[in-house]
Amino acid sequence: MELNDVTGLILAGGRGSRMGSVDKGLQTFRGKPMVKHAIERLSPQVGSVMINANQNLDVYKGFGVPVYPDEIQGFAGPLAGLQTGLLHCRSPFLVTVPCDSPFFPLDFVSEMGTALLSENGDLAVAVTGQGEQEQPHPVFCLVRASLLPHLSDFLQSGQRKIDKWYATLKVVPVRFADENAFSNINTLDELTKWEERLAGSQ
Ligand SMILES: Nc1nc2c(ncn2[C@@H]2O[C@H](COP(=O)(O)OP(=O)(O)OP(=O)(O)O)[C@@H](O)[C@H]2O)c(=O)[nH]1
Repeated sequence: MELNDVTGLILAGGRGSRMGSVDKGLQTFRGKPMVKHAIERLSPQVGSVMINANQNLDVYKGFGVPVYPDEIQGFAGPLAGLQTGLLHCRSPFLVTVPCDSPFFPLDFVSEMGTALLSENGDLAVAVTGQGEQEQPHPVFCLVRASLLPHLSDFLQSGQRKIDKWYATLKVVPVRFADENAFSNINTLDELTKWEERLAGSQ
């Protein structure tokens, strides 16, 4: 899979209610907004990057990449963000990362792409852990852009659950060894803990 075959979508369209009054993607983590961490990690891995956000659009536009709000109003969940990304995607594949996970691997897209193509799947999803500890990370996915009509039909029927949509597809799980690679930061408390932990490890 070539770099230009993949568009990167940063999902920042949630309410972020657990983070409190500050928009989660705009919350400062280790000296810069969380969405900037995502842009910097994702940009070298894809042909172009865009942001999906539903609040503070002008602030998000200041990061220099296109910003698109959900087509479906009313915080319909991450699938609404994925649909928006697919509507604006001009490449055969779209990869998504959430705005609140600043540790995802620098070879994330290439690993996902290799697995998706070798298994000829519809969608690849990141997985960590083994056995009972196995954990999928559904908002870290690589999807064929041709799935847009299928997703729009699913949303049009009133369904919203990401797992239910995945159950209609040939999903390729892609295992990553680092258990923390897809850790996300939902609260100010978690943010402080990660900052302290990382400061202590340097
Ligand atoms: N476009 C879009 N993305 C969403 C929506 N809800 C959640 N997301 C995204 O999906 C990912 C996981 O979201 P969560 O952390 O579960 O939810 P959140 O709304 O961000 O935060 P909480 O309100 O604290 O649960 C994040 O990248 C969110 O930005 C939505 O309604 N629309």
